[in-house]
Order: sequence, then C-alpha cells, then structure tokens
Amino acid sequence: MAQPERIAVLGAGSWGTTFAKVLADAGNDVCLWARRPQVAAEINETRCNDSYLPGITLPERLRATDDAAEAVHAAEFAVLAVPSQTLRENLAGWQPLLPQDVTLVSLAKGVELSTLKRMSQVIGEVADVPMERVAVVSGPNLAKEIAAGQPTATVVACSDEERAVALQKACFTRYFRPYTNTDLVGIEISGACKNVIALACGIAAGLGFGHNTMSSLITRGLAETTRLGVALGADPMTFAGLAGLGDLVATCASPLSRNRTFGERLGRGETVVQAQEAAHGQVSEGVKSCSSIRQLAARHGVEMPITDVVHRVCHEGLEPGPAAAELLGRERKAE
Ligand SMILES: NC(=O)C1=CN([C@@H]2O[C@H](COP(=O)(O)OP(=O)(O)OC[C@H]3O[C@@H](n4cnc5c(N)ncnc54)[C@H](O)[C@@H]3O)[C@@H](O)[C@H]2O)C=CC1
Ligand SMILES: O=C(CO)COP(=O)(O)O
Repeated sequence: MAQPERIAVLGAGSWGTTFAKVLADAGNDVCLWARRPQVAAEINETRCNDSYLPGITLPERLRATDDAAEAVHAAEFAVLAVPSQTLRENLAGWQPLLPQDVTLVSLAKGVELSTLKRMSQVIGEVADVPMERVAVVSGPNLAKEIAAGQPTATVVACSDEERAVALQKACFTRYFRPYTNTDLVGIEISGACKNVIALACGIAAGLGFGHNTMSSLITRGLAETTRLGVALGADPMTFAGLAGLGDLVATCASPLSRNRTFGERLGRGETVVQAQEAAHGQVSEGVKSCSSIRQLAARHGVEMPITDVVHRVCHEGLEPGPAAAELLGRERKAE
C-alpha cells in the first residue's frame, strides 16, 4: 500500500474540521491548524471541536495544532479553510513556511472585495506559485451532514489534471465522492455566487414565500451566475454540475446553510447587524461577496439582478418586500 499523504488543513471552523476528517478517514495523516490554542487542545484531548461540530468524534489520524509551521511541515497538500476575505492576510503569514512543491487547495467560496479576485488568483499571487499548483474543492458540501458521514459528491478542480487526480484520491472515502474538473473559473464563480442566491432564497423564505419562489430564484440565479462565469471564460457546462446547480440547490434549500439562514433573518425584518450577531462568528460569505460579484459583473457588462438587490438589501437599506417587488416588476423578456 502507498504511504499515506501528509496533509495540512489551515482553519478549524466547520468546513476545515470536516474536510480534515474526510482526509483522515481517507487514510492520510492530517494536521489541522486552529487559530485559537484552546480549539487545538480540545481536538487533541477530547477528539471533538464542539463549538463548530457538536457531537462529532474526530479520527485519531487527525492532529491539531495552533502552530502553522508544524501544520505545514513536509505537507504534500496545504488546504486553506479560512473565510475568503481573510485568506490573503492569513496566507501571507503562512507563505514562508510552505514546503517547496506543496499543492495549495482552496475551500473558500467568495470573491475578494477591492481586488475582485477569485480565491485561486489570490492564492497564486500571495504564495507566488504557478496556477498548476492551486486547486479548489467545491460542491454540495454542507459541513454538518458530511461530518455525520452522510453521502455527498464534490468537485476537485485544478488546471493540472494529474494534480486534480492526486487530490481526488486523497479525499475519496465511502461517503465523500470527488469528481475532477479543470475549469477553475466556473467552479469558483459557482461557489461564490450560490451564497448570494442562497441569501435571496432565505430572504424570500423570511417573507413567507414557498417552493415556487425558491425554484424561480435558483433557476434565474443559475442563469445570472452562468452569464458572469461565461464572460470570465468559464465552460457553461460547469454550471450544470455539482459545484454549480448541485451546490446551489443544497445551499438554497437547507436550513443548515449559514447564508440561507442569514437571508431568512433579513426577510423576517432583522437588520444585518442582528443577523450577524445570531451567526455567532460563523461566516456567511455572500454578505460580502454580493458586493464584489456585483462589481465584477458591472466590470464585464453582465446583468445580475438578483445579486444587485441582495447587495442593496445587505448594504444600502433596501427593504426585502420592495426588493422582491423590484425583481418581479422587471421588464418582461424571453427565457
Ligand atoms: N461550512 C460549510 O458547510 C462549508 C463552507 N465552505 C467555505 O469554507 C470557507 C470556510 O468556512 P467555514 O469553515 O465553514 O467557516 P467558519 O466560520 O466555520 O470558520 C472559519 C475558520 O477560519 C478561522 N480564521 C482564521 N483567520 C480568521 C480571520 N482573520 N477571521 C475570521 N476567521 C478566521 C476561524 O478561526 C475559523 O476556524 C468559507 O469560504 C465557506 O464558504 C465551503 C463548503 C462548505
Ligand atoms: O458551501 C456550503 C455548502 O456547500 C455551505 O454553505 P453556507 O456557508 O451557507 O453554510
């Protein structure tokens, strides 16, 4: 049997801890970096990360540390599991520690504010590595379901197909089924945009609307996501796949989604600050990415009406009711 891979996961929140568990269950030696020393100690001593994954027992093959140098030492893969808007700053601190041939794997689903860059672009730039060494994992992957061992599929994307296959092998378990893809643009745009559409679905749910409304938002959300992706050079077929439609449906439909839940609170009349307080520090990426995606769309002359109203609800005081009326009152057109 081949040697187990040594893999670092940097970020011990919901998804970082869950993906570290998947990698350990797949037979790798995994070292998980936690920002707070007490979280690393809790994982090592009790095999739990209770504030993010209550009731889940983590495998013995997974160790935790608050020392990033220890986490990445001799790692074949360094998995980046911090929120999109903090990735640049975090990675700049880790860059001098990275082993020479390490593959950098992004789990984050967002577009950077100010630069409007996708996460793989931020990683290539900050780590100063060629894009063939940057991979992305994205799909219908609600952390709590996967941590409980429920089956799902995902996409591992890298422009270097061999590297994508190596990562696919490293995270393949009896409950986690990864497919490879080389379309980083399509995969990342899908992952970032679905959070914004999930906010819209949550707002609609908060307003009391049902499945027809959700389905309409999902379908038209996919249409505007595809328009943006294609303008940026993505393969339109990617949006019909797991990281596109698959993740969009999971996130828009599930009460486990932080973005959908955030939107629902707004729809029920809470303010952004109140919804943020209720999230207990967990990230709802769409709240910031709705602004960067809207700007990216404007830069490329792409119309994204749902993203536009979500941005104005989150940041310009537009009320949910008038936002819905605005979408419904748009000019009639062919599908
Ligand atoms: N939770 C999920 O089900 C999934 C999440 N994702 C994506 O993975 C990324 C990470 O998400 P989660 O682990 O769920 O987030 P989370 O909010 O549960 O955890 C974020 C982690 O990043 C750490 N961190 C490091 N530096 C930070 C800083 N400066 N500010 C804030 N946090 C910092 C936090 O301590 C925490 O451990 C996001 O982009 C998210 O969209 C993707 C798939 C599934
Ligand atoms: O990306 C996710 C599922 O694939 C998680 O969505 P939330 O960040 O909205 O919880």
